[in-house]
Amino acid sequence: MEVESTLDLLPRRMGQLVDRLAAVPGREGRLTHLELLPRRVAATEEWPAWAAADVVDAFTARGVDRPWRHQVLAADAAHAGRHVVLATGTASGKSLAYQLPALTAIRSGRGPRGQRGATVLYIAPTKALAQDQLAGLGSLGLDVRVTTHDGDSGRDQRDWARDHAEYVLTNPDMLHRSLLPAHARWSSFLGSLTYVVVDECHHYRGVFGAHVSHVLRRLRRICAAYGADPTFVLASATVAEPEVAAHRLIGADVLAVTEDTSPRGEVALALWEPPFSSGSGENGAPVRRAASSETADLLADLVAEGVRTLAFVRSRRGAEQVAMTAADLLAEVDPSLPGQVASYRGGYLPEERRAIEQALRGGDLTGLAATNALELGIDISGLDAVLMAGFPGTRAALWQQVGRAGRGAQDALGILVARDDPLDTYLVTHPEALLGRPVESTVFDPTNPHVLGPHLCAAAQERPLTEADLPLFGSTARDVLDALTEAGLLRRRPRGWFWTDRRRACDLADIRSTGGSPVQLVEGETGRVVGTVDAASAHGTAHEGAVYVHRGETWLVTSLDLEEHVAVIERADPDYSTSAREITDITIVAEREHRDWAGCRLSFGDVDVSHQVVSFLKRRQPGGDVIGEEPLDLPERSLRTCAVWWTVPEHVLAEAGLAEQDLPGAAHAAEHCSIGLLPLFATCDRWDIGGVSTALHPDTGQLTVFVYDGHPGGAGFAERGFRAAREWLTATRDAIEACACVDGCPSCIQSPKCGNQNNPLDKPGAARLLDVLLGAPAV
Ligand SMILES: Nc1ncnc2c1ncn2[C@@H]1O[C@H](COP(=O)(O)OP(=O)(O)OP(=O)(O)O)[C@@H](O)[C@H]1O
Repeated sequence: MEVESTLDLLPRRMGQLVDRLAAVPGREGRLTHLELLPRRVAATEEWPAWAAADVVDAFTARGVDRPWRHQVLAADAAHAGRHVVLATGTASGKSLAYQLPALTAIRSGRGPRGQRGATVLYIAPTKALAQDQLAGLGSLGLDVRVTTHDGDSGRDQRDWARDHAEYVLTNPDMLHRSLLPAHARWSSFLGSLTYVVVDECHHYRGVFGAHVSHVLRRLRRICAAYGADPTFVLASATVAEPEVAAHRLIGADVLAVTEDTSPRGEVALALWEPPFSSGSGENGAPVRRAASSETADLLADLVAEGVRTLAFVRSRRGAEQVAMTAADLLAEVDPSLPGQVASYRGGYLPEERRAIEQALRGGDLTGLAATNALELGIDISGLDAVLMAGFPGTRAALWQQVGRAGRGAQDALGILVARDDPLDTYLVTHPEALLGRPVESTVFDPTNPHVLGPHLCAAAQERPLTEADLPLFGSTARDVLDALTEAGLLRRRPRGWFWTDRRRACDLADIRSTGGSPVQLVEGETGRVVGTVDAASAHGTAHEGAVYVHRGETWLVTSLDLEEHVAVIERADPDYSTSAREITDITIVAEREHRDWAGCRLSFGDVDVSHQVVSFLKRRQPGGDVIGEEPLDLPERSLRTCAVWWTVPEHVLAEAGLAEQDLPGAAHAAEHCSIGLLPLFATCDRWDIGGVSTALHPDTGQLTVFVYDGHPGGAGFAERGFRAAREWLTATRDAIEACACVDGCPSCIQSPKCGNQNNPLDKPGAARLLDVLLGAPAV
């Protein structure tokens, strides 16, 4: 039985609840902002006249009396054959918006003896999500032949999908490796393809996004060869500039539906900053209390108040620790309470997931600490509050997590607890950066030749490429094709470009990896492959001695063999985390664009980066205190990629009164903090990008600070930094100035991956340098 939350009965309780949490003695100053987002009333419409009656009846039977306006707008557009992207909030019924035209097309396209007419392909970034869709479609009870097609499908299931299914649920990997290369066998399915649904499309970003964009273009090309021109419906709870991102993803114009007309209760979002702890970090810097410890306290308080709460914690170990600490704290209040809290990780069996969902719904469980694995694949509704131990990386992800609370018209509370790094600190002290603006654009670059090349090969193997195909693959396609032909991978004949190799061309592109063979993580004891790490990040995350968190589970790397591309790992429970440090050199290959800024110059272009991981730090967990550093013996690597860089001429520095001896520390500190903040403007992780700063760079002859994409050919992040440079570097300067420390700390200018032990760093110098760059008068 569903238990009504007592909070539903008490309007505006959420704001008061936050006030009570913040008023606990000793917590002064931790609540940095409270934002109340007003209630929203639903706007509904009639069912579209074209919708099949039995499909409408199936939705009505499931409790949907009338569709919301945004659902009808999107469904109408799709039905009329327009590509559409639906960018409305979590639980805004996006599934109905595409299922209505899709199921209608299938039902009305059937032949007289039930033969397959129209077909639909649904693409999700994970298998779990496709399984959830399968369950959702099944619960409609309609006569539609639906199945999943993924790595777990057996031979019979695959054959049935190909020959009989009308609605196939898959992922980009299967499309790339199985469905497209074997298109001849799928010709009847592809030739009838009417809709392609791209769900959770904000997942396709960075290098992965670029890969998926080419997989979708290959799909469009092959469908056209079989006479089909499917309509794409893309969906995402939160994606900025949706029509731009969707256009880049499928290579065609897309209509955006963005106004959410589903009902919503009041949402309170609190920003919370843990205090400085008594410990100290590198170079004696002050450090803040760990976000997970603070989250455990808040979880205990909320559970004690009967508030159904979900806490998102980065690692499984962290989630377990938060649940355990909260339970211990609750035991001091009331011995019956600890049983109300549990932890949850990814990888549970469906029955285990359902049991937890049920316990939360039924009120046997009030608090759950979970890893982000929960974000996709478990349906927990009826929560009152969500705690986030650390910013989940993007504003889009933050709203998605907050959206877990208060589904439907219930009121909801979200609390973001800052981690001790520049981005989190900036956000909790600059709420306008989080609240007053749209979510970040999904950044990726389909023109990256390292990504495009293998897909052109795959496309040529699927069907020879012709001149007419080239516009679909973007402005760089011709050059890349010529290079592939010259390298002997493709052969030009009168009828087009052919793949003449015996290998499978699709094997050239590993769409989840970012260049080079990925390193396999192998469990030493069993030989089981637990996962893979991109070649680019293996040195930094899978070196000997690294503590590696994979899907929330903690592992220790016992050895890394770069020749064999294998890291041997074992399950472990160390009380520390690790972070690698690397040293980097950079040379400019070509400047593509530049802007002049008050005597300074901001550039974007191609660079060669050589870098070497030299050691790793061990940090006690929880807490984050540095407990040791160990050297590593790894080879230097080089990378041709894209960078944004800025230079300040000597006379400008002199006029601003910046002393020569302060320049290296000032540039270094500005670089660190800007890397920490770029994820606010580009949908990247601080580990996707790197930086180099120098008081005198040989290629520019001036003080230069570079921020580069850590992926071969670039991933679009540096370019985004160039386009948003003024906002980005202003935020960087503000973050440095606003930080309460004296000489620099992890919240502003110290970086966990610095190869120079965070030396030298000059906090006031960095602020002055950025002032000069941004054209502010010197003090
Ligand atoms: N017009 C409607 N009126 C009432 N309920 C609806 C309506 N449309 C959808 N729902 C219900 O809202 C819930 C959320 O729908 P759905 O899961 O499709 O949302 P979503 O936007 O895909 O969510 P998520 O962002 O979690 O993927 C479902 O229980 C669905 O049945």
